[in-house]
Order: sequence, then C-alpha cells, then structure tokens
Amino acid sequence: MRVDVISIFPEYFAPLDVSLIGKARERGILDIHLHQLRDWAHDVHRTVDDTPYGGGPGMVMKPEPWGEAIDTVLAADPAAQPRIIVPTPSGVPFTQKLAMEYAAEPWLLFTPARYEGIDSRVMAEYGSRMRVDEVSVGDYVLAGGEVAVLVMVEAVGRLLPGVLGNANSAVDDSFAPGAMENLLEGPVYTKPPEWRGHEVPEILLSGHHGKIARWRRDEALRRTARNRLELLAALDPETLDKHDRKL
Ligand SMILES: Nc1cc(-c2ccc3ccn(Cc4ccc(CN5CCCCC5)cc4)c3c2)n[nH]1
Repeated sequence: MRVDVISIFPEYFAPLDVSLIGKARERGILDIHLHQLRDWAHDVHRTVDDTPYGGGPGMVMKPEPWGEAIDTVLAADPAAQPRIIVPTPSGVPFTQKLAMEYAAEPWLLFTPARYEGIDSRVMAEYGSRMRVDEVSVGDYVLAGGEVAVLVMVEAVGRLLPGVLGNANSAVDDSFAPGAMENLLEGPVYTKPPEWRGHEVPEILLSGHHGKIARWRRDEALRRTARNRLELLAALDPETLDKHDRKL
C-alpha cells in the first residue's frame, strides 16, 4: 500500500518510523511519502492561509498550494487514483469497518489541515474525479489533522497482511466481524499468577478452553454493558444466546 501525506508539519509523522508501522515500511508492506505543503506556496513567506470569506474566527488554508501539492502527488502514478482522506471534526466517524475498507485500498492520500481547515473548493475539485472522504476520529476538536492521520495510518496499517504476526491477529479485535463483534475486550492477565495479593481468575489457569471462552465472553459483555451500553443495545439478538441473556 502506498500512503501519501501532505502537511505543514511533516515532522508530526516521525512516529511512523517506529514499531509496527516502521517495520512494515522497512519490509515494503507500506510505502509512506511525506510532503511539505509549503513547497507549493511560492511567495517569499510561503503563505498557506488567509482570512475567511464571510468573516469569522481564525484562518482558512488557501486552495492554490493544496491544488499544486495534490496534483504533484497524483502525478506519481497517472494510471491510478488514490482515495483522498480529509481529517475533519465534521466528517463521518472513523470506525474499524472504515479502517478495513481503507486497508483494501492500494493508495491513500491524507490531507491533514491546520487553522480552520482547507478552502472547500479543493475537495470539490478532486471529488469530481475520485473518492474524497471527510473523516472524524472522534467528537472532539484537535488543533489540526496530523494526529488524526497517525490514528488512521496505525489502525489501517495493522490490518495489512504480514504486519501483525499471526500471534497478534486483528481478527479478534473489538468491532471486527465475528462472534465478539462490537463487544469490548475483557480483562487480560499474564504471569505471575499472584501479584500484590491479586490472583489471576482461576478459570484462566484451568486449561478448559470452552469454559475460558465462555468466561471471556461474559467479561466482554459485562465491560460493554458498563462502558458502552449503546453497543450492547445494538447487538443482534441472534448473537446473544440464552446464557448471555441471564447476565
Ligand atoms: N476528529 C477530529 C478531527 C479534527 C481536526 C481535523 C483537521 C483539522 C484542521 C484544523 N483543525 C482544527 C479546527 C478545525 C475546525 C474548527 C472549526 N470548529 C470545529 C468545531 C465546531 C465549530 C467550528 C476549529 C478547529 C482540525 C481538526 N478534530 N477532531
């Protein structure tokens, strides 16, 4: 997968050299290209923002630098088109389902903005020829889109074949399709069996895999009910067996 990111703070993406994503890049699974937006701002101050038409707080990012930067990225492979992903507080929610959709794409272009966002004509221009998604990573306002891109690249990158070892498969993730779909993870434990007077639940030491699976599902249901009751309400009744209903 090729990933391009255009930003006035490309240094924000240093974490993509580390750990899981860093290794995926070394192994050629992920090919990430960072671009400094100001390289396409040709005035002496390399200006990328201006006051908003119609008044209002803050500044808006000018269309010209973004247009030239995106055109340059698109020229990298004229025979293909990236999916353009625009982080914004007013976008569609970024979910595990959307992460899985993006993980199937050969080329993603992220356009993290700053200030109050990008002149809306930029995405209108590209939206007429390719998929442009406005995406929110949560109902809170960040200072810019860079952290949102880090979130999405990590969530998508870990789903790519070969990135997670088999031992850490993403198949069992919360929100991944399947039996534990839309349930939160239950508690996890490792050695020692007793730590500061706290013991590991006996069932986990029993070696009885059926009972362990049942216990884990019960704990996932309990935690989901405690922290995200709306997810429980959204569960398909078909997936709740009679034992679940007693919890
Ligand atoms: N999930 C999520 C993504 C972002 C995100 C992504 C990209 C950019 C680019 C700039 N900012 C900061 C910004 C954007 C818009 C406003 C306008 N304000 C929005 C809230 C309602 C009132 C009007 C203020 C500040 C960004 C913020 N935050 N949270």
